[in-house]
Amino acid sequence: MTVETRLITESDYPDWLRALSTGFLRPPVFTDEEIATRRASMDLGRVRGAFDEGRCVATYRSFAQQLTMAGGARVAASAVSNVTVSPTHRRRGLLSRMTEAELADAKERGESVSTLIAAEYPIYGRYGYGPVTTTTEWSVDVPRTGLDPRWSGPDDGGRVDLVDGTDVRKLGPELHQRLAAVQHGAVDRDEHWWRVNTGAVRMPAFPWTEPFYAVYRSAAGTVEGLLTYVADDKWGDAKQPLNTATVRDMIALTPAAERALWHFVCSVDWITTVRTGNRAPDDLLPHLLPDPRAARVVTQADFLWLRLLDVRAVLESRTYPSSAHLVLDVRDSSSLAAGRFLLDASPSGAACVPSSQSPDLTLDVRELATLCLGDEPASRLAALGRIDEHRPGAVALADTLFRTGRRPWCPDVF
Ligand SMILES: CC(=O)SCCNC(=O)CCNC(=O)[C@H](O)C(C)(C)COP(=O)(O)OP(=O)(O)OC[C@H]1O[C@@H](n2cnc3c(N)ncnc32)[C@H](O)[C@@H]1OP(=O)(O)O
Repeated sequence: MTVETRLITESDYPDWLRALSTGFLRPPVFTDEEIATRRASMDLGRVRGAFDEGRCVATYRSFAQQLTMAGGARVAASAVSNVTVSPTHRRRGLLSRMTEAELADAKERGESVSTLIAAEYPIYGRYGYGPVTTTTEWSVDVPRTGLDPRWSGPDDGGRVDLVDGTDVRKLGPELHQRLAAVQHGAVDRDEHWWRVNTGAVRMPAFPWTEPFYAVYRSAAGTVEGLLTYVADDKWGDAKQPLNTATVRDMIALTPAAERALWHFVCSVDWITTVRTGNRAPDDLLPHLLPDPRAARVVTQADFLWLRLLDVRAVLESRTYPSSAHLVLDVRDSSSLAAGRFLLDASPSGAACVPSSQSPDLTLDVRELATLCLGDEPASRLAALGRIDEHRPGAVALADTLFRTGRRPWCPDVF
């Protein structure tokens, strides 16, 4: 009997949830309350499954998302998540079938891109996704930082205050929206995210530890930063504190907020190590410490992946540092986004139209995704043999056009 892949129905949902947990190696049992809570945040019109003799053996879902491009404009994205195939049904093409159906639907819905956070690097390139942001985590050896152990708050007239989850649900969404308006690579957070991540919604599958929340207010009284961290309870044999603070989330809208919140978490008594969690690779952190080497990179990896569905809409949605023309021949084995495009770029925006002119560059849609957020120079992709240059100087021009000053960053896992 063949395995059927399709959108799920209401009655499939508990079995779909069981299959999801199985694929992610989590205990596949749920209370009725948890099933209801999780169901409430899902649009079943975008939830797929594969069924073998009526039993769910694969899961896949998408939801509407906004992705920030360089310059601050946002493009409509279809965010893909909850992708699993049960170990009994792996490598029979179920992921490929669900991905092809979802990408066609996303294009039909008018979404310009598809986004995801890849569990493993080799999975998604074959479907036209390219990595577009980098995640960096540092481990800070606090005694080595050289920070003044007598630090007692910011010296810029601002202040740091501890708040609770209720406060965070009030002030967090606006802070994140202000960050996402200027940080290319950022995606939006919905109300459900804030409820789950402040403990207002709890699920037995994800045991909750109440974190500490600290906000930074500028001298003018404006909230410019929010730090969420947890601490362990570890002491050395010589009765010295060896506690680690692990940052769950940090939104800093200004360098002053970033400085104050990093200095704050490094100043908390008993904390000797700070794990930063997912940060931008050009986060200011190391250089806010007298000894930047006290911040050691422990993770540096690809994070957000992007699949272009509408090349024109994406290239027109960002700004460019200078004015120039480039003819791009875009290859796409699925033909969802293939074509030749004339990009007329400028600092205030761009026009991108289909073209029959001879191309300056030929590249796969995967490479164009990587290029268009600005984290990777065209010259590096060309050196890897992933971009073909037909007009001398075109790769150097693409370097100039696509690179951004600060690097793209996606603060959110989804
Ligand atoms: C956005 C997210 O949710 S990321 C989370 C992804 N999920 C997981 O990692 C959970 C554990 N893994 C799984 O559930 C499954 O192995 C999946 C979903 C990754 C793959 O599902 P499958 O149905 O086995 O994939 P499918 O059979 O369609 O494979 C298509 C191709 O990708 C390849 N492929 C699939 N998974 C992997 C992998 N993890 N590493 C390398 N290649 C892979 C297959 O070999 C196949 O290649 P081919 O076309 O050259 O033969």
